[in-house]
Amino acid sequence: MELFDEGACEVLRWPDAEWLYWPRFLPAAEADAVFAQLRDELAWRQDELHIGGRTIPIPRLNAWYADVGRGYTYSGIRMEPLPWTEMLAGLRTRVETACAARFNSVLCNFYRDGRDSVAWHADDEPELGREPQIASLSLGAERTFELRHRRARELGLRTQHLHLLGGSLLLMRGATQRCWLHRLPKEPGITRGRINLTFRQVL
Ligand SMILES: O=C(O)CCC(=O)C(=O)O
Ligand SMILES: [Fe+2]
Repeated sequence: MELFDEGACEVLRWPDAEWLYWPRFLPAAEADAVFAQLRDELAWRQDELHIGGRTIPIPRLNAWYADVGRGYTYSGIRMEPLPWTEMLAGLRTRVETACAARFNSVLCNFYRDGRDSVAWHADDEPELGREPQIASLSLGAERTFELRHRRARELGLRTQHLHLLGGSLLLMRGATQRCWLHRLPKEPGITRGRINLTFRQVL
């Protein structure tokens, strides 16, 4: 018996990458309700970067939930995980089923409006393993997600733009984290918030 229908999946293949995208992983009404509940109940914190004696708040809020004993260091910030909420645990199960993968942690990002962002990076920390699968569930405002091959110029590859809908799921796998960078650029016209959950398996 199907407990839920996670909708159709598109497979996007590029050199050194495989991305699976479910535009309607959560039905629209459910995605809005999940957004509101996570916004209100997660333990959002404002992390800071320390660069050359200066303290800079990062342009988004974060929260980190994981199985017991799964600490994580992210851009030099040590995150001690919180125990799964009921809603996050339920979403994890559904994401695991769709992706046929296991995840023991989730990094939550809250972009309050289009002025919040995440800079070019790869999720390539050694504790994620050589070819991590990262499942990214988006809620709230639609935002543009960009991916750029590290050797884009040499390979003649353009930056790829994905328009991540509220309620969508994107799975990045294969060599993606080793060979590509990704970011969420600022989009100053956007006034709605967006929450993104990145499910990961910390080894
Ligand atoms: O918000 C997003 O879609 C991307 C977040 C991200 O790249 C990350 O948390 O590592
Ligand atoms: Fe990332």
